[in-house]
Amino acid sequence: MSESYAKRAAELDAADELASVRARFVLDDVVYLDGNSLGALPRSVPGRVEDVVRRQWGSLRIRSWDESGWWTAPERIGDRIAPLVGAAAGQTVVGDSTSVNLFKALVGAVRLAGEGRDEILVDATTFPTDGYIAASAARLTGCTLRPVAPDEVPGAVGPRTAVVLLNHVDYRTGRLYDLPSLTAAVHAAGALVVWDLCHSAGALPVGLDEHGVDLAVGCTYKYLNGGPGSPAFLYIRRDLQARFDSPLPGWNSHADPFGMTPDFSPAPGALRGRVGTPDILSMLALEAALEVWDDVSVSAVRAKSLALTDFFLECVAAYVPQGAVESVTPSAHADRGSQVALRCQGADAVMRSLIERGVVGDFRAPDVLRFGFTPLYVGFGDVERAARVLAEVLAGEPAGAPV
Ligand SMILES: Cc1ncc(COP(=O)(O)O)c(C=O)c1O
Ligand SMILES: Nc1c(O)cccc1C(=O)C[C@H](N)C(=O)O
Repeated sequence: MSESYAKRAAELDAADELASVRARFVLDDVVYLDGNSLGALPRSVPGRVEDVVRRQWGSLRIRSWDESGWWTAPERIGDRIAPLVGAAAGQTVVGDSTSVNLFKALVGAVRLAGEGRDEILVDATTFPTDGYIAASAARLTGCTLRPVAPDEVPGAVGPRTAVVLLNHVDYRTGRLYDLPSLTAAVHAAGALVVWDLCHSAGALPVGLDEHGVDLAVGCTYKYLNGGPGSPAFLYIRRDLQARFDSPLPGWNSHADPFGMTPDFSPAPGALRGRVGTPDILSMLALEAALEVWDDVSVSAVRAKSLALTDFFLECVAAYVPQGAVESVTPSAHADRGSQVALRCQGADAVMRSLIERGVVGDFRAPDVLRFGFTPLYVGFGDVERAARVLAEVLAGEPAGAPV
């Protein structure tokens, strides 16, 4: 049976228009299905980091703030990410962690919402950091915090709601939420929406401008392959920028940073989303990593992502005995991100065995095996092998035995 799926995989790989992009990454024989946690290393990064450290820092030193474009890196790299999330230039800045940007966006949104709106709605199934930050933002702004399942947001959002914080793709199940309709529902109630794009940026079309999203944040170390701890991005819709009042106004958010004045006067545009000195080494590693996208469209990535996850589900259904795993990822394309999450007994130990056999996904408590598919470097042969090794592990077969 596995021969026919292996043959299909080879045909799909041969027809894959993104197949050559894999060579832009440093990879080995491992099937790497954890790019939804930490993207693989693009080949363009080590040489760039070497240049930034040795020449820009080592030789040019302080001159690099101007001559090497260090000072303007947050907005320049923000503009490089912007088209990947459907944003025109001038609305995205890079810097700080996702958590810090969530704080800026949420408190900024409450301030934008104004008088009489004293409630924050937060995705009840959210990635934990979003929930913690939302709770703190609520305490600081005197708002009440109400956790709501994303599907229930249209019925829950009301005249007191200031802002709704939603995850575009659920980190555990891989469920994709309908950003256009949820954004419209929040706007119909006169509230603002903040989207967390950690699991969608670089994996699927987002359409921030098209759908009138107010604010968005996302990390760059997953599908954007920026490296461990690479800085996050913050999107502030153009027409909100003049009124965006950051809760973290640092000297880098100031209209005249080198004026060194005691009074704060915010920089124009999205620049006011900056805070302090940018983390240049990480930021310029990210800039090099983004070169991978120079001739790659997000729509091609999305088409391949759906084909990969479809094929994985098909191979799992064929190889794994019925009932041994249960997919918690929606089967409808419209509801699926770029990962497949399978529930199974002893998932933690199963994942450890998979990793020992060269198939790297991750485990999320209490019982989920997570497999992330990064179309830039994952192929259909990888998918078939991952499903075959999963079946071996679940059958308790020794490593290397045929299915
Ligand atoms: C949805 C989501 N939000 C936020 C984060 C993390 O935020 P930070 O970059 O601050 O660690 C993650 C992953 O770590 C995530 O999956
Ligand atoms: N950011 C991470 C880290 O610093 C260490 C380990 C994992 C991560 C992650 O990104 C986890 C990830 N957001 C998740 O979806 O579970």
